[in-house]
Amino acid sequence: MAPQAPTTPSPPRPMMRHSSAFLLPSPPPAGDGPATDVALVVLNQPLPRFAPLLWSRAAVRVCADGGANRVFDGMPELLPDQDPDEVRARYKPDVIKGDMDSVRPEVKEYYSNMGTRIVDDSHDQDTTDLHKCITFIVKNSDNSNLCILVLGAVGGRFDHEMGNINVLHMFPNINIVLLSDACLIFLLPRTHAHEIHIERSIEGPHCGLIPISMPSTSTTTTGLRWNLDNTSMNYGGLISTSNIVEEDKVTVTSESDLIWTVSLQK
Ligand SMILES: Nc1ncnc2c1ncn2[C@@H]1O[C@H](COP(=O)(O)OP(=O)(O)OP(=O)(O)O)[C@@H](O)[C@H]1O
Ligand SMILES: Cc1ncc(C[n+]2csc(CCO)c2C)c(N)n1
Repeated sequence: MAPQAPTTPSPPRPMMRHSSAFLLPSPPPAGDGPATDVALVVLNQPLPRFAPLLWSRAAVRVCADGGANRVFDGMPELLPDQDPDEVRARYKPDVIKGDMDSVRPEVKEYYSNMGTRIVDDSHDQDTTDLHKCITFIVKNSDNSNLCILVLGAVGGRFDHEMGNINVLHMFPNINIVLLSDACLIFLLPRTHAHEIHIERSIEGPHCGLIPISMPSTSTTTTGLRWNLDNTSMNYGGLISTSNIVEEDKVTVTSESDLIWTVSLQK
């Protein structure tokens, strides 16, 4: 048999660390690293129960079109012991942006009178309101330590859900986390090795690793019940759903971009 050409080992990839500590009732004190700038995007879906907590942690709050109705109606519902008018006045979005076909006129006027910036993008019918909001946040940030949390991204219409996941692939270098009451979702770009710190008091045990954008010829993991060892994944073959987190730290390296999802506890 002819000798095989030696395969060139792929260069070591830089490590990207992920943590969901932003969901902890009192997050651990910031370490030595630079502080994270949290931006919140509220979509047109029922507000997750932790919306008030994340609102208080965000430096900028943007409503995607009808997301403003959800803040207007939903924050008082999530805080039933407080006066609804006071709650509404306290949770004022910085920006409402989108094609403005879903925000109710009285909601737009209420926030506009309070100083919220209203950005009408109705001329653009080719990008989703979430895409428009992420573009806005990215343009107005230095992006060095930006984390964008998106509320209400799954649990609704499947076309919207796929559009929301597509936005992760459009901004692979921006840390964007899609959230619902049931799970969180983020992209693991193939350019990095990934270390995912599991906050076991709030997340897991169910998780998934999904090659949505293209098949993955090789993925390797640690910390899961069913780890992958240079395993290929594709639709029509194996994708990793209903997996279980076994350790406080999960590591993933892959030849393709993957979606990571983990359940959130009720
Ligand atoms: N049912 C849903 N499931 C998941 N995400 C949603 C859903 N509805 C809206 N969104 C998200 O919220 C954003 C704003 O929603 P909104 O209803 O204002 O959008 P829209 O463009 O008017 O939608 P439509 O396709 O119904 O015209 C959307 O861009 C999408 O990201
Ligand atoms: C091929 C194609 N499919 C769907 C749309 C419609 N669309 C996509 S994003 C958007 C804005 C939603 O606020 C709308 C209407 C399009 N333009 N092109």
